[in-house]
Amino acid sequence: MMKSNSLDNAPTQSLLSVVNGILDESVERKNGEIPHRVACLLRKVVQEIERRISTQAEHIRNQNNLIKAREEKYQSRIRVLETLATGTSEEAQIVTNQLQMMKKIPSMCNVQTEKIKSEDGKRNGNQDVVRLTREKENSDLMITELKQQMEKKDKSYEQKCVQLELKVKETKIELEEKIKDTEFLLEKSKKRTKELEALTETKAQSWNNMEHVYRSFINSQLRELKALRISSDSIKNEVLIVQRTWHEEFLSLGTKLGGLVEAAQNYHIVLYENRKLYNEVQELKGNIRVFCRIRPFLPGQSRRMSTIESIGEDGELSLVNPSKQGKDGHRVFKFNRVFGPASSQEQVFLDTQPLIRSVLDGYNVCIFAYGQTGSGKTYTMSGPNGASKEEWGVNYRALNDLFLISRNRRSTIMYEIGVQMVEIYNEQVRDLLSNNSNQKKYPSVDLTIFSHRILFLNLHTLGVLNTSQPNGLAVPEASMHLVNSTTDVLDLMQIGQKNRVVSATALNERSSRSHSILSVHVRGMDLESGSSSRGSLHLVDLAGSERVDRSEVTGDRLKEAQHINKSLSALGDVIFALAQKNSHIPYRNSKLTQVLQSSLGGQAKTLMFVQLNPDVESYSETFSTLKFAERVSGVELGAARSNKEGKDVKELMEQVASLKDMITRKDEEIEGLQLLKDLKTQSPGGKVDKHAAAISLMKHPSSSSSGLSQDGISPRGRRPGLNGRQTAGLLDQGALDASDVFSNESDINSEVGSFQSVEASTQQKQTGWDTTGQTVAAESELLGFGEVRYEERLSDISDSVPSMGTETDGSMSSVVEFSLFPEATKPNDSIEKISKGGPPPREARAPPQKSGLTSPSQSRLKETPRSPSARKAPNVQPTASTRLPISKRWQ
Ligand SMILES: Nc1ncnc2c1ncn2[C@@H]1O[C@H](COP(=O)(O)OP(=O)(O)OP(=O)(O)O)[C@@H](O)[C@H]1O
Repeated sequence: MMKSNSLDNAPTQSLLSVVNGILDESVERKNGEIPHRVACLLRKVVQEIERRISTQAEHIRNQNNLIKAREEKYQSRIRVLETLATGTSEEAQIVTNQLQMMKKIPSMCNVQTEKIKSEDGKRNGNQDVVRLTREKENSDLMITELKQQMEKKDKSYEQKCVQLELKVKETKIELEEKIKDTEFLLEKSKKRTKELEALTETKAQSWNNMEHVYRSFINSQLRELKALRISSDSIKNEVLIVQRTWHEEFLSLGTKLGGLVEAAQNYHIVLYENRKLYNEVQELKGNIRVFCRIRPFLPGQSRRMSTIESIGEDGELSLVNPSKQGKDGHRVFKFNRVFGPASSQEQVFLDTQPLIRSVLDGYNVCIFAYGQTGSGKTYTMSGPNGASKEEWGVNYRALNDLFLISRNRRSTIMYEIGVQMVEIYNEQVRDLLSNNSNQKKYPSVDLTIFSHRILFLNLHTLGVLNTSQPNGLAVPEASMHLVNSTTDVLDLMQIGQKNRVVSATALNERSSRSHSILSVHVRGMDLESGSSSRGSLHLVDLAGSERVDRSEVTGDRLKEAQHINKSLSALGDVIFALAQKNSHIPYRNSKLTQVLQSSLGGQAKTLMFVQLNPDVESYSETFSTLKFAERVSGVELGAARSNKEGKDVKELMEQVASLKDMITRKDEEIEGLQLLKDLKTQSPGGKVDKHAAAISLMKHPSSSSSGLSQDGISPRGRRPGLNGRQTAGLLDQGALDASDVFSNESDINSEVGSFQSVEASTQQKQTGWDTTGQTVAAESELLGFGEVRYEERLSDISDSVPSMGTETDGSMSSVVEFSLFPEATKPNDSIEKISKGGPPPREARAPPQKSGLTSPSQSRLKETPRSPSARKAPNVQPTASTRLPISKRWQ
C-alpha cells in the first residue's frame, strides 16, 4: 500500500504510471473489477494529482500577479521618466522664454550687468539643457531598454504561460479521462462490493441459521450424552460385576488349562519322540538325507518374483510356476530340512553337525551340494571368497569341529586326521593338493612306496578304485595331508581352490566347471580298550547341474558341460538304481559315481544339499533340481555301519592273517607239487618246464582244480552238491564284478602291484578266462567264492569281520586295516613316523613271485585262502598286517 507521504514525494510522471499500471492490470484481468484497496489508492493518486494541478495553477497565478506588478512598476517608472522628460522640456522652454525676454528688455537696467548676468544665465541654461538633454537621452535609452526588456519578459512569460496552460489543459484532459475511467471502475467495484456484501450477508445469514441448527443439535446431543453417561455408568457397573464373575471363571479355566498344557507338553514330547523315532527309522533305513537351501537374491539382482511360495517347518517347500495359474502352478516337495534365504551358515551347519561328528565314531559320511550354477553350492560347502569365520562353509566348520572334538577326547581316544582334495574335470580325476612345496609344508604319507603311482601324480590324472577301500580311499593316489589345526585346513583348501578349474560362462563368472571332492579321513584309537575306528567324510561341491544350452557355450566349454551333464546323469542313474534296489548299480558310468560309490551304496551316511536359485527365470532348473532331490530322498542305503574294531577282533584277525599266510604257503607248495606231478606224467621226457607249467595252468586250470577237488574236501570253498556249471555262472558274475574294480585301462595300470587280487581278476578278464564254463568254474574254486554271488561274498567278508566298514569293503585292505595302530601303546611314535614318512619295510610291498609262476592268476593262487574264514575275504593280501608301516595305513 502506497502511503500518502510517498505520494507527496513521488514525481507526477511516476504517479501517472502507477495509475496506468493499475488500470492496465484491471484491464488485463478483464473482469473490470477493481478491488477496494486499489480504488482507495487510485483515489489518493487522483487527489494528489489534483492537488498538484491546483498548486501549479496557484503558482502560475502568483507569477502572473508578479509579472503584472513588475509591469506596473515599469509603467510607473516610464511615466516618471516621461514626466521628467516633460519637465525638462518645460524648463528648456522656460529658459528659452527667459532668454527671449532678456533679449527684449536690455535697457531697463544696467545693461552691462544684466547682459553679463544673462550671458552667465544663458551659459548655465545651455549647460543645464545639454545636461538635461543628455539625461533625457539617457532616460530615453533606459526606457527603450527597459521597454525592450519588458517586452522580452512579457513575451517569455506569455510563452511560458501558454505552454503551462497547454500542459495544464492536456493534463486536465488526461486526468479527466483517467478520473472518468477510475470513477467508472470505482463505480464497478462499488457495485461488486455491494454484491459481495449482499452475498456475504446471505451467507452469514445461512451460517447463522446453520449455527443455530448445530447448536440445537449439539444441545440435543449433549442431552443424549448425559443420558448415555448415566446408562454407561450403569453398564460399567454391570461390566464390573460380569468381570468379577469372568475372573472367577478364568481362574477355574486356568486350572483346567494347566491340565491341558501338561497334556500339550506331553503331546510335544510324544511328537519329539515320534520325530526321533522317525529319524531313527530313517537312520536304520539309511535314507539319503536331503537338505534344501534357497539362495537369497543377490545385491545386484533387482528384486523379482520368487518361485518359492512358502517354506514349512517340517521340511515342506511349495514351488510356484509363474507361467501357470491355480492349482497346476503349485507343487509341494518334502525334504528332511529346508533352509530359507535368511538361514545363516551356522544354522545350516548346526543341522549337519551330528552327521559330521559321527565320522569320529567310525562312520563314512558323504555330503554333496547339487544345483545349477550360481545357486550357492560353493557358498554352502566352502563359503564366499575370502570368507570370514561367520561365513565359513560346511567344509571349514566340519574340520574345525572335528579338531575340537578330537582335542576334547584326546585323553581317551587318539585321532589322526588326513585330508585329500581332488577334482573331477572332463572325466579325469586330478589331485588338487599335489603341489610339491605344499607337501613339504604338511606332513603327508610317504608316496615313495607307490613310486609307480607318482608317475600318475605327475600326469595329474588319477585312477579310481571302483570298489572303494575300507580305509575310505577311493582315490588312493591322491596325496594325503595330515592336518592338526583349522589353519592347516584353510591353507590347504586355499591351494586346492586355486588349483580348481574355473572358467567364465554366461551364467556365473566364477563358475566351477568341475566336481571338487574334499575327503577327510579320520583314524581313532581308544587308548584304554585298544579298539580302533576309522571314518571318512567326503565333502563334494558338484559342478553346475544346468542343461548345456543354458550355458550358451561352445568348443571346450561345451565339452566340459557335456562331461558335467554326463556325470550328473550317471549320478541320477545310480540313485535311480539304488531306489529301485536293482542288483546292478551302474557306478562305472562316471568317475563321480565311482568316487562316491562307498557313500552312495556303501551303508554310509549321505546328505545332499539341494541348492536353489529363487529367480523366476530359473524355474525350470529349480523344478528339475527338486524332482531329482525328491528321488534322492527316497533312496535307502541301509543302516550305516561304524568302522570300529575291537582289540580282540584285531588280534584274532592278525592270527587269521598269519594263518592264512601259512596256509597259502602250504597251498603253494601242494599246488606246485601237484603241478609238477601232472607235468611229469604228461611230459614224455619227464622234464619239468616251470614256465610251461604256468602256461598250462593258465590254459587248463580245470586240471589243477579237479586234482585239488579229488580229495573230497572243499579247501577252496566249494560246497558239496554244486557242480562246475553252476559255479561257472556264478563266477561269471564274480569275474564281471571283479572287472568293475578298475574302470579303465589307465586305472588298471595304475594299480599294478598294489592290489594284486584285483589285478588278478582284471587279468582274468583280459586273458579270456571267463569264456569257458569249465575254466571259470575251476577258477571260481581257486578264488574260493564260486558258490556265492559276488555281493554275498562281500557281505560275508563284512560279516566275518565285525564293523569292517562299507558293503564293498572286501578287498585286501580289510586285513591291513586290522592293524591300524600296531604300536598302539605308543601312539606318539606312530604320529612321528607318519610325519616323517619314512620308507616302508620290504614286507609292505607286493610279495615277490616265487616258484617262477609269473601269471597274475598264479599270484592270485598264492593269495587264495584255504580256511573257511579266509574264504570270506578272497581279496586278502597275504601280507602280515602287523608288519605294515603306519604310513601304509592310509593306503
Ligand atoms: N546363502 C547365501 N547367502 C548369500 N549369498 C549367497 C548364498 N548362496 C550363494 N550366495 C552367493 O551367490 C553367488 C553364487 O554362489 P556360488 O558361487 O556358491 O554358486 P555355485 O552353485 O557354487 O556356482 P558354481 O556352479 O558356478 O560353482 C555367490 O556370489 C555367493 O556369494
